[in-house]
Order: sequence, then C-alpha cells, then structure tokens
Amino acid sequence: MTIPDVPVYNHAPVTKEDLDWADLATIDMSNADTFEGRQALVKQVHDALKNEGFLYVVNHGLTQEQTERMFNLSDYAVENVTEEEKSRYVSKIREEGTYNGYKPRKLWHISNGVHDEIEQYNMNFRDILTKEHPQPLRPFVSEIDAFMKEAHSRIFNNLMRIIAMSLGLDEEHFIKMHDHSAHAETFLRFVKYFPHSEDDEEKSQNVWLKGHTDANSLTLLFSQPVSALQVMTKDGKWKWVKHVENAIVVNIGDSMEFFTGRYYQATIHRVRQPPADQRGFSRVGLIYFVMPHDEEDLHPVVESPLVKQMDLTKMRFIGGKVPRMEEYRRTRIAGYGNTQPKRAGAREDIEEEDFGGVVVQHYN
Ligand SMILES: O=C(O)CCC(=O)C(=O)O
Ligand SMILES: [Fe+2]
Repeated sequence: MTIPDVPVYNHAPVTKEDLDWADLATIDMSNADTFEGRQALVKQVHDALKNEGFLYVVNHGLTQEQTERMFNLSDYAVENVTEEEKSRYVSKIREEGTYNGYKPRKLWHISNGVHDEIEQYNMNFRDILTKEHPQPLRPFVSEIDAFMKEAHSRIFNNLMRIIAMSLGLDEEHFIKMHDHSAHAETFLRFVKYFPHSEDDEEKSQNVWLKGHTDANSLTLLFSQPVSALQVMTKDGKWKWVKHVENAIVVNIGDSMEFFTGRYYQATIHRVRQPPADQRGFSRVGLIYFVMPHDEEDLHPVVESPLVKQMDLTKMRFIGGKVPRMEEYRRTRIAGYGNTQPKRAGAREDIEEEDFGGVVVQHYN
C-alpha cells in the first residue's frame, strides 16, 4: 500500500500578547526510564499536582517530528474526510457515552443558545486496530496506534509510577488498572476548533469549551501555539496556559481525585477565544486521555498513608456510594453539554449535576 501525502498543518504564529499566564512547573523526563530518575522527580510532581494540578513535561521521548506528524493527521481527519463518511463513523456520545468516532460540531450547548464549533475524531486504544475507520485514515492507523502505545508506555506509565511513589505506594500500583488487559475507554483525540461568529462570542462570553474537570486519570495534551486553554487557580482566577514547543501539558482528572481521596484534586479548565492576534485561525489539537479499566471501582487507595489521612466524607460521591468507572464515564460523556437546566451551585457561575452518583460542576 502506498501511503498518501499528508499536507503540513500550519499552526497560527505564537501570540505576542502578554497574557496572564499560569505558573506551571516543568518536569524534565530525560531520566524517567530509570528508578533513580523517577525518584528524583517525585517531589516536583507532587508539588505541581498539589498546587496547580497541571504541569508541563519535556524531554519525554516523543520527538517534535513525531508530534507534528500527528497534528497534521489531526487536521487531515477533519479536512480530508467527507461529511458522508463522518456521519457513518459518528460517535455514540449521547446513546452510549463513548467518544470513539466523530464528534460533529454543535453537539454541546455552551450558554444562551450558543453551541460548540469543535470537530473531533477519537480513537480508542483497545480497538483502533480492529475497528473500521474512514477510508482516508486507514493508511495511517498503525502509525497512530504506535504513537499512542509510545505515549502510554513511556510517558503515561512513568508519570503514574512517579505519582504512586509520591503517595507512598508501590511504583506499579496504578499501571495495571490502565493497561490493555481489560476494557478501558482510553483514547487519542484529534480535534479542530473553528472560530465563533461575533454574535456567538458575545452571547457565550467568549467561551469555546465550558470549564470542566476531565473524568479520566491523566490527560496528555500536546502543546500547540494557539492560546485558548485556561486553568482555574485555587483562588478562582482563570490563567492562560502558555505554549511550550514540544512539551506535553499534563493534568489529572476525576479518577485520580477519587483514587487519592482528594489528596490530589482535578483542576478545572476551559477553552476560550484566543487573543486578538490569533483570532480567525483554526486550532488543531492532539490529546491522549487515559482512563482506568471500566470495571475499576473508583475508591480511595487507603494503602497510601497520605490518602488514609484524608477526610473521605468530603468526596463528591452522592450518598457515599463509590461509582464504577464504566458507569461514571458513560453518564459523564453522555450528559456533557446537554441543554436541560441544571441546578445552581454555591456560586452563580457554577452549575452542578449528578453524573453516575458523582457531583460534577460546570463553569462558565
Ligand atoms: O483543547 C484544549 O486545549 C483542551 C481541551 C479539553 O480540555 C478537553 O478536551 O477535555
Ligand atoms: Fe479537558
């Protein structure tokens, strides 16, 4: 089979604006393949997860060339597949609570009648090689699978080993719950954000993807030049995440918050309109979301002395009932961005909802 040429995706130039940047730690993973190398990173990772919940990793082993190739394919999946094929491979988000496949634009409600302008093609690590994909993507499936496997074994596994150590657990504690040995919803996301109309920008107060925590364990977001991602600091302020060349922006999601009894808390983040000098450009993304096996109960790991000392009555579990991963991710994915009214939270800009027995907040 001859592999077709994939056009180079030109990201917008880096913004020249001096935005209110988040102060995130940078973890150098050059030596993370050895036990000593990982041990040397424990304190830094611990402090970053405790304070910001977001960090950068650099020297992670994937080259700029490898990630740029995936960004090109990310754009290709949106631009080189017909609408007819997209609808044939549409993901069963509402029906089954899975992202696997195409997410069409305008599925999610933001506010005041404004819907998202985001297209995605999501590929699950468990079935990427056995599932059928749109014809233009087929020549690249084994390459994409190899990229995911490398991200998983080198970056995700080593980070999870460091996190386990930071909790006083055996290094391997979290590895088996996230591997290929059972069904997990872990996936790679190709995504393209399109600009909103002026009218929509006003109605939605420039929000492109509402504030949320991720439901999974760890998210590896490959840094790209269009500034739009913001994280909420502990004192409730939105700060911009700055682009770092060939870095991966890492954050923990709800599953790790549950496993750690809130010792580490998932950080709220959102996507908004880019600064003036990047407006009018599209924004192509590449994100690897790692989830625990569907069959895992999301209870705190009390073998950890740090988790054991936490007040477990403060968990977001409704009625103290520990959810299973499958139930939690299905209701979260199916219910996200619905138009039904939700009950107001403690603050006016926060909406709360019950997802699979867990209180989940959405921020505007
Ligand atoms: O596109 C981004 O920068 C972040 C997207 C995000 O938060 C998500 O897809 O969960
Ligand atoms: Fe997210």
